[in-house]
Amino acid sequence: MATDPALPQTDEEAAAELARLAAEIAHHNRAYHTDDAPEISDAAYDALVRRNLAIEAAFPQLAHSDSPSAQVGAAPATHLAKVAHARPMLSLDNAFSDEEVAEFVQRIRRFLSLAEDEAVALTAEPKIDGLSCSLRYEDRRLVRALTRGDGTTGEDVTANVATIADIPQALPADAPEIFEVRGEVYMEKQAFAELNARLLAQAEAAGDAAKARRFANPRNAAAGSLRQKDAGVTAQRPLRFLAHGWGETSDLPGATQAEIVAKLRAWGFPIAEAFARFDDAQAALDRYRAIEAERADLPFDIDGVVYKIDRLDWQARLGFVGRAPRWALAHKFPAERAQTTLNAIDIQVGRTGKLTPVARLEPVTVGGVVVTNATLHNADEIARLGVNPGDRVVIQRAGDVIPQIVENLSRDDARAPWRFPTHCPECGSDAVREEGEVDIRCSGGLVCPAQRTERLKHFASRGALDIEGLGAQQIEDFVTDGLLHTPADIFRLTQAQLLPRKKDGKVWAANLLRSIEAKRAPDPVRFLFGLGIRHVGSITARELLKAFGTVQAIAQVATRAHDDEAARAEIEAVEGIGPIVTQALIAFFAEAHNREAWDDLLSEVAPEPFVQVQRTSEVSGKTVVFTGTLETLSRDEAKAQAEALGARVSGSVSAKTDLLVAGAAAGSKRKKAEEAGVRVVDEAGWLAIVAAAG
Ligand SMILES: NC(=O)c1ccc[n+]([C@@H]2O[C@H](COP(=O)([O-])OP(=O)(O)OC[C@H]3O[C@@H](n4cnc5c(N)ncnc54)[C@H](O)[C@@H]3O)[C@@H](O)[C@H]2O)c1
Ligand SMILES: [Zn+2]
Repeated sequence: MATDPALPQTDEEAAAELARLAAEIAHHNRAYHTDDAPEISDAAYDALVRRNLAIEAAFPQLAHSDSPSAQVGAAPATHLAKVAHARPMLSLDNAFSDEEVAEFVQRIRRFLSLAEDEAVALTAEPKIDGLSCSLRYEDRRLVRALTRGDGTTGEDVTANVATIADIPQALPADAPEIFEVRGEVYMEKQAFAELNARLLAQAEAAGDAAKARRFANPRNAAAGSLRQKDAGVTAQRPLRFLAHGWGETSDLPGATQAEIVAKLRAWGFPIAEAFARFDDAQAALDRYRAIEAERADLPFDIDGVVYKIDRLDWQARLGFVGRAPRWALAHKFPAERAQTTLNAIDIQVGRTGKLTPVARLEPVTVGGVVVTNATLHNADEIARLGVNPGDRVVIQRAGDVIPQIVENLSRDDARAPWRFPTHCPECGSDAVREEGEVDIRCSGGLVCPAQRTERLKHFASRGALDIEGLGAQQIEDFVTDGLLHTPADIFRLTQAQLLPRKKDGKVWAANLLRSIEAKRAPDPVRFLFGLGIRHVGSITARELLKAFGTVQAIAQVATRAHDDEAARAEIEAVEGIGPIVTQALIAFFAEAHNREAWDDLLSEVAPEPFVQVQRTSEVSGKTVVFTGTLETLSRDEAKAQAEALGARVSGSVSAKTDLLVAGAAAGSKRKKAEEAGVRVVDEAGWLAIVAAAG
């Protein structure tokens, strides 16, 4: 955990921060309690509250009576009737460690001046993540149900509560005349997931999926469902109830917490199964660990364990301080960690072919958010944790980071380790791990659906085939609509496929097909680079072509190199190429899926043989202009010759022109060149320059 920032130094600083915190906490209280729509995680909220407490402890003179640390919940919502509580409904003090629990018991011992050998019995039970509700029975009939509200005034939810089957409408004859039962209204995790799915489906049916109201977690779903103006809506929400206490009573049918809870159970109220009474704090802490371990498997969310002093006469003497009773304590689970079951390990294939293992978890709420997946990063991480599906794991969620597995509680090194798949789950190609790398990658670059879009974009891009009009968005659309799977498909696009895609798309389709046709005999360097073979950039592609001449020759030698040391050595001998590039080439051509796509592609296109451009000539690096009619050369051929000699070819004469090649009937350009003092040669002169090049 990050260490807290330093406390303010001066009264002014402290007062300013307290004011800021009060406003911020009030805002989040409203969002959470009144609107059932929290904007930050519980952990982030709790951090604000703790910061407020720490500053108040350091500057006690600044603590106001209306400080957030003295308040419960938030003001009741306006759409429900407000009713005062007969007894205030309070919150609970929190503990986050065993030491804090021990301090709690010590404080009680001191307060009650207990002898050292006097035992302090405690009850322990899960702290259900719902909303508290007070049920008032008069003459053993349910007459009113109130939410906690701000602790003093609650919201009347009597009609809503009548729809909850867990809540008895009447008490048996042995119940006192007046009795307020207090407990949590909650929603089970499964029901919460179904409710959210239903709300989304309804919004979709109404054509407004974007505005679908969905709840952040089961607690908010329960609160939002109970606090409905129309109880008919509440009736459709599967709410449950667990009793854990009481408010005003005309009589108390027992002398301990455990006795009254037993009565509540006998009267028909659901009580948490894990509820129990313990003779000392150590035994209660053991129960805390047991409850924590089964947390993810409970049908409902809990965020801690509540301890209460069992003896009611002691509870009465201890009373209340601030917003919470002195005789009870909420021992919270670490806010950002939880235990759950690893159901499966799935492999996701990234857009560049990286295989990432993802942990599928039994859903568990951590810091107010339901977590169902965690990242496992890579094969090393799986080995480090020694995880297998079925294991109990501890997950951690910090801020907006993807949840992680931090510990494997079922670790057993005698077991066979989980085996990373040897093939890509998307396309079945070999999954390979390069030497010295942690990542495992799909080698089916040309065929893998996960990589398809990126590969095709790369193939058509500026630095590769440079197909005009076939941009990133175009490719995305074509892939989505199933027109493109592999690069060869680009050359099979038809007018019939393209025309319906655009209104008045005739010109567009014709232009696109023309620019595709223009690349049927691509430059071999661009072509090889465009295949997206790992580690084969355009410089490497050029070196390979310089050495082997054609892309077909490269494919042949790489294929042979799979089990021929001599062929491997031949590749490694190429300038600038080491074992990593060699291995990548071999893996690419060894993958049968790629071979198929390669053969298919070469049935559509015929890359040119490599032409060595770096011959030295007197025109290398110079700018050449051709004009007039050449007798023995086409203009294109002359241009290619110049480029092969490393010259730039320009269309017009300027101060930068070094040489003008003037054919028959040369006109104004020749004149201009002569005036500018540019060297001028005729066709024969040009051929002599070409012949002289080394
Ligand atoms: N994310 C946000 O913006 C935001 C804002 C406000 C509050 N919160 C969250 O709400 C909680 C604070 O609210 P709070 O003041 O109600 O405190 P609390 O919910 O932590 O504890 C008090 C409540 O626990 C309930 N409870 C559950 N099981 C119980 C049991 N077995 N025995 C007794 N009581 C039991 C009672 O209803 C009681 O009122 C924190 O978890 C906080 O993170 C979050
Ligand atoms: Zn794949």
